[in-house]
Amino acid sequence: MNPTLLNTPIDYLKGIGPNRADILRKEIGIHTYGDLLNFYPNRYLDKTRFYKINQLERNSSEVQIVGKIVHLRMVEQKRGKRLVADFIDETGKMELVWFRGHKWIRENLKINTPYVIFGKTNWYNGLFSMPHPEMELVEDYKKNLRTAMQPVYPSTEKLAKSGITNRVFSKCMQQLFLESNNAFFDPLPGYLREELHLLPKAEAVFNAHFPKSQELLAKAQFRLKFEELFFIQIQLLMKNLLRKKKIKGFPFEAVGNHFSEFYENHLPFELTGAQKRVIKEIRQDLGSGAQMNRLLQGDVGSGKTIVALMSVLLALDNGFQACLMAPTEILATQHYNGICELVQELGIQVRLLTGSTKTSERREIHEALENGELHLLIGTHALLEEKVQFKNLGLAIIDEQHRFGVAQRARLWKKNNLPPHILVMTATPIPRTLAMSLYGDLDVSVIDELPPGRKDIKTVHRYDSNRLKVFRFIKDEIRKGRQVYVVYPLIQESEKMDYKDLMDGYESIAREFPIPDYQISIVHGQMKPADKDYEMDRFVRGETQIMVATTVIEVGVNVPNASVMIIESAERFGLSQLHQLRGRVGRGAEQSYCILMTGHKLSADSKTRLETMTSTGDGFEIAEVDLKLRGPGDLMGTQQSGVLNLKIADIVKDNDILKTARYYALQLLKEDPNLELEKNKVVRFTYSQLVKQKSIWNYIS
Ligand SMILES: Nc1ncnc2c1ncn2[C@@H]1O[C@H](COP(=O)(O)OP(=O)(O)OP(=O)(O)O)[C@@H](O)[C@H]1O
Repeated sequence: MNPTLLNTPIDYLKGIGPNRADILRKEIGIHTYGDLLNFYPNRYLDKTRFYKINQLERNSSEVQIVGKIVHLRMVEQKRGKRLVADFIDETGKMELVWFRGHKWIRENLKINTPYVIFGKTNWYNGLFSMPHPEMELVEDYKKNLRTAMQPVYPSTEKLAKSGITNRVFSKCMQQLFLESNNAFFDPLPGYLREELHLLPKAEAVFNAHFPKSQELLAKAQFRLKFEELFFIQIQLLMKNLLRKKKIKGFPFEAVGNHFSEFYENHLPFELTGAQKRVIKEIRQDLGSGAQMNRLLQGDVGSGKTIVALMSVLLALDNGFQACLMAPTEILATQHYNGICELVQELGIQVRLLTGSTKTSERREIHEALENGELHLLIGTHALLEEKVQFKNLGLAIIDEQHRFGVAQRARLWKKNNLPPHILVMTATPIPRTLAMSLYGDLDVSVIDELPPGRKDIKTVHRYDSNRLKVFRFIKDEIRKGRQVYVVYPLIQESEKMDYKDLMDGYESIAREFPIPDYQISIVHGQMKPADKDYEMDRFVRGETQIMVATTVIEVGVNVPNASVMIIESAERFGLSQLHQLRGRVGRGAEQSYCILMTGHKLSADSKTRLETMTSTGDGFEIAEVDLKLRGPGDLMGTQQSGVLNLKIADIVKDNDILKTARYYALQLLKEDPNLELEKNKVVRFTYSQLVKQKSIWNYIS
């Protein structure tokens, strides 16, 4: 289909009209013909095969059978009436059942006449039955033309209520094919199509909607998925090339006093090999003259903070300011305290800016920032406010990236005329495949080594019925001088109930661990920031032994003396969250423990999550399982689920196609980095269209 037709608003399509168009736009983001064409079925009814009654299996999906009705009767039960037909073929008998529409069916059904029936079967009272079957007389069936496999489009309640049924979708698609006259613009270069034996675009699109056979469907899907992933890779790689070429950054050439002084005299420990390597990578970036855009991945507790600090020192040595942004007030405060302690003898001005910073202090900070007296500003989202203006921001560090949106990242860039160097730190390991697709434009550094002396965190799963034993264990640990976290889930939708669970839990812990022998802190989202800080502080200083909390402590909290993490209702947490929580212990030299508490009723997914947690401590391995269980959308948080906005490919399932696509995209750009050669002109055209549409571009810059 040519680009103009593809861009035609959906309102113009026969059978749609303004009301339906409105719903399509709002409900599933279909604005144009092209969008609709890219709306693919999520399954197909396979009507290529006919079953005999004796071939039916208890959990088969929809089946198609030829046979006839020999008897029709009404059955009355407490739950209501149903119409039942005995249906036979030469191999056996089954029942057809209707719960509604009896009159019409009785008047129209023909007894002892061959029918083709289609539907899902149930096993009921020793017989197979098919409720509300699709039926067609065999003589009509022979007359009508049909595609063997029928598309089933994803639906929502609103679509169904507005009459945009599967049949409507199918009809609209047919109409689209009619209007396009099967003339489709093919953006893939000919040599790729040949090398990979890809179907031509028109044939692929048609077969993805109306497959003529299973084989053609597979080929069509391969081709379309490949194309989709190929262009995403082209975009990411081009963006990377462009950035390296064009986006100038402040060159940090000097390694000056602050860095050397700190390295030689104030490092509190020997850096691990991985930390040294990563600092070197960052130094190279900062000195290159191009803007750094680096993702620093390191499993929980791997020591990212010191790397961040040393990067800050490089900025300072070159006469620039730096900022560090954390997702929560607790974390920002913790970074602030930790960093102040580390740099206290270096004469560096560091301030903290959060939502609860008083106005007068704010004013002071703004001033000191603008006149350059302030070297490092640590804080939360508050750093993004208009009023926060730097004299010369050279480096922005963002901790725990996926708590921040795209727009927020971009706002940091705008605080200078040249963009500052950006270092994004995350403790949620991102599986390689996903990192490749989401952050193809970021350089990635990985701290893949834990500081020496760390012991594996012993992780066990215990049922609620064993709580008393768990309490005894906690007492033993506290007796040894350790501290304990008890964490409760917090899920937005049921905040009230969660709050009640937390309070009930707190009370039972308070009964079991009474004052004055024990002191307990409690932290949850409904507390005032000052109260939270106070409670947190008591725990950090070791005045309380038990911290009862919701997931507010999930990221970054660093209390090395805490050695036990109890996670209540552990089945309600996602894997990466469990791993993050577990990472709050095992940060000192002591043996640490993580106890996952649950009831006896567990879903298959919950069991997998618990088993994964008890069997491995490797964040990357856990992230892979998580990705498989939840899909990339959930893993990255809703904000990013739409990032790639994939129409047909699935990053998890189509991993192999992704690799192939990346390989060919790389090959192409190696040979022709600007896509200038004649044979790559179409790729260039499509690429620039995509950039115009700002699909992934939007997110990255
Ligand atoms: N090379 C090292 N040797 C010994 N201890 C270290 C080393 N690097 C960091 N640490 C200590 O390990 C602990 C964890 O470090 P840090 O808080 O930087 O981890 P992190 O990577 O930020 O983890 P998280 O994402 O969980 O917050 C801190 O107590 C820190 O002082």
